Amino acid sequence: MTPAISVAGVECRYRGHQALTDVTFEIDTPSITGLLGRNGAGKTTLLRILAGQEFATSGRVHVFGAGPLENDAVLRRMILIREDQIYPDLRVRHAITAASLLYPNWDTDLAGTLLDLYELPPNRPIKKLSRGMRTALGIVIGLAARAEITLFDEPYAGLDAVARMLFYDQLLADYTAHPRCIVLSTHLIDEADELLDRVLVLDHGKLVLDALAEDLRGTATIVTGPADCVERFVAGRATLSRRTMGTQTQAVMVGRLDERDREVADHLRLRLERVTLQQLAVYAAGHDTQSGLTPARAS
Ligand SMILES: Nc1ncnc2c1ncn2[C@@H]1O[C@H](COP(=O)(O)OP(=O)(O)OP(=O)(O)O)[C@@H](O)[C@H]1O
Repeated sequence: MTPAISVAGVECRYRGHQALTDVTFEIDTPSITGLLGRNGAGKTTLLRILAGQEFATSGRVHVFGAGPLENDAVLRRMILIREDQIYPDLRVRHAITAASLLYPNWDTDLAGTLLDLYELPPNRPIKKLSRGMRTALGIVIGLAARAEITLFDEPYAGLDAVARMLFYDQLLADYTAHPRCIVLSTHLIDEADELLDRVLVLDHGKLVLDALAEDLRGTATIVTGPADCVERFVAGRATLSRRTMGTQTQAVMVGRLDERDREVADHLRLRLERVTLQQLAVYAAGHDTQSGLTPARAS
């Protein structure tokens, strides 16, 4: 089957600055993929290239088996919602009508429900919306378009915690009813953790982690306790970091724990805590070569 997104050896250079280097991955529908990475890692650049809004300097980008650049047949099947989305001088309802004409899977009922949920006044000019309301309008359009490939580039600007939770709930509910290929670039990894099937981490333009979220959860553990006991426990295993505070040491250890490990930890009076996806992404960005953390590519 042709993958929804196929990226091979993609590079993007801006006047001497290398924004993406040899990025290769594929995404099959349906899935919710988290695109993670620090500021300037290349997330927006990659999403813009996928959406046909930016040229790759080299490499191959296929969306539904074809190049997205100026390809209407492909572009109608995908939507990119950006944090800094710019709208023409329109009222809310005009933007909704324009989007409904553009996207073949548009769900008018969902758009209406979301407009009510986010309390967006249909007659208000978009330029008079608050920052959070403008963001919410992007979310309404991004979800109601129900595009086969839906790309959200940090769609959170100005959204309060309640509105963000609403977004996660609506995204998951609509995805469950209408599975499709969703890519969500985010810094708020822990908030989105439960949503994600797949994780891509960019660091300085390189893809340093490409894995199924399920495989990552539980693959690293924070071990805390007396320094000598921690050292005994982690001996011979890969560790990502170690910190000592007084008599206590905290080590981040890679690898799954079995029942026997837990008994030993208990015996040594060590505290074991799961490393969150957010922490793993940070470690992956800083330790891509030496940690042994970078798992095989998800397929
Ligand atoms: N049009 C451009 N001209 C020159 N450099 C650019 C351009 N667009 C992006 N860059 C550079 O490419 C790099 C990647 O930028 P990009 O916006 O893709 O990062 P990002 O991961 O989305 O960052 P953030 O999380 O801060 O939004 C940055 O160093 C940025 O300054």
